[in-house]
Amino acid sequence: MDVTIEPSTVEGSAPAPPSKSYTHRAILAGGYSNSVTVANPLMSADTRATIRAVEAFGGDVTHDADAGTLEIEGFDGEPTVPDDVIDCANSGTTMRLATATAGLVDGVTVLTGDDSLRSRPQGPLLRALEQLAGRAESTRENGQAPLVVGGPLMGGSAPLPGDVSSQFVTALLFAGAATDAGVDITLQTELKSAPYVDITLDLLDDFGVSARRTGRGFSVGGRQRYRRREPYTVPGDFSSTSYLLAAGAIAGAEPVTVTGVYPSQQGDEAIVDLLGEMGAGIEWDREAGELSVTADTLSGIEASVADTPDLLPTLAVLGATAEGTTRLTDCEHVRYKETDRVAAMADALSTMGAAVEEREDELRVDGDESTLQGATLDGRGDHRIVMALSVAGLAAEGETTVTGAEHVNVSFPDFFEALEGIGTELSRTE
Ligand SMILES: O=C(O)C1=C[C@@H](OP(=O)(O)O)[C@@H](O)[C@H](O)C1
Ligand SMILES: C=C(OP(=O)(O)O)C(=O)O
Repeated sequence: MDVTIEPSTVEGSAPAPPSKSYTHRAILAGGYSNSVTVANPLMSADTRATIRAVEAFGGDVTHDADAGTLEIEGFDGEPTVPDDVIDCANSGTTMRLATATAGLVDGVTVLTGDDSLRSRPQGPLLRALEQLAGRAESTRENGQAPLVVGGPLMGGSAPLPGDVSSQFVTALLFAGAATDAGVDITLQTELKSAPYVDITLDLLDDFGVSARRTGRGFSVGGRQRYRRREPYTVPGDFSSTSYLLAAGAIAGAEPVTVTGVYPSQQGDEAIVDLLGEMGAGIEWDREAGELSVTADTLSGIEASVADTPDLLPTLAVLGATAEGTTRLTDCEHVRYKETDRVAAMADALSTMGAAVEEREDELRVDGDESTLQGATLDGRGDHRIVMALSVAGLAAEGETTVTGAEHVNVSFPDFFEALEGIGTELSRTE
């Protein structure tokens, strides 16, 4: 599907979709437990991949659409050999979490994914699993999926680089709790995307599993049981919220309010302060879960995306509409996502007429030299590129068409309905 965005003004309110990161983890923790209810789950292509993985390992997941819940009967810490290959589709989180889970199985699991996922790095996780006495191979011996993983893992100590993906840490903490010996992770390089491990620790705690930071990494004790009696409720998603806030900040005729956004461990809450720093009017009623943004003249900022890689596309678009230069630093790991998002944003914004400079670890956008013109842009099969460029289209002169727009189903299936709901004029072409 292609979506064509007309320059529009926006106003009104939209609910935040549920957090993708919390939903993945809640589904997996439900799988590791005996039985749990997850309320307000995100139902998207990526979280369905995690549901498939939990079912492949012997769990059972029922979606009650009327109640808005998932009823999960788990495999209670003892995953069984899957009947078939696990297809993780486009979801990095699913592949990393399922790979470590496969290490607990007394047998062999094969994992694969789509073209994008089969080009993303898995090598450090494979080496860590081997270190913990599992079998872990890339069929092409290039550190990428398809993967062949065998267990059962004993547990023990695993060195891990911190600058490729925090999901390796998350995966080892989840699985480590179900090993005999537990797992101690020693980080060899500084941890990027660190708040995502905070989300993991938060959720593990809510399922009765204790894991902790250590001086040089993280540690989880073995033989722990995942248990939760009351339903687990997923909070609203701040990465998804960032597109709605950016739309309000650059094209708001009146305030745009996002509802259902409460404080949690999501690092992407940083978008609130960053928008304020750029000069947008921003008010967050944390108790009511309501976050309002009012458009104003924006100024460029310097921001590290070390902790917040998923905000890079949103911030790049904001920078292209701001006065002065926006520097987005520490962004090398943003190149290992569904696509190389640093290059993708540099290319697309340049096509629209923005002055962009791409460096290995930094993206610079000179707003003073940028007048966005509508164009036809490749969404690169990447949900966040599609959503960010759609927001850029609001502020461009003339129409902007984004191709492959259906990929929003990965994290924010109702994105275009939300954008229309706040006043965006758009059309869809199949
Ligand atoms: O654990 C998670 O839920 C995620 C971690 C981050 O990835 P990396 O840790 O690979 O940077 C983030 O980009 C991704 O969207 C979701
Ligand atoms: C990178 C992302 O997710 P994942 O790593 O799970 O594919 C994302 O949602 O931006």
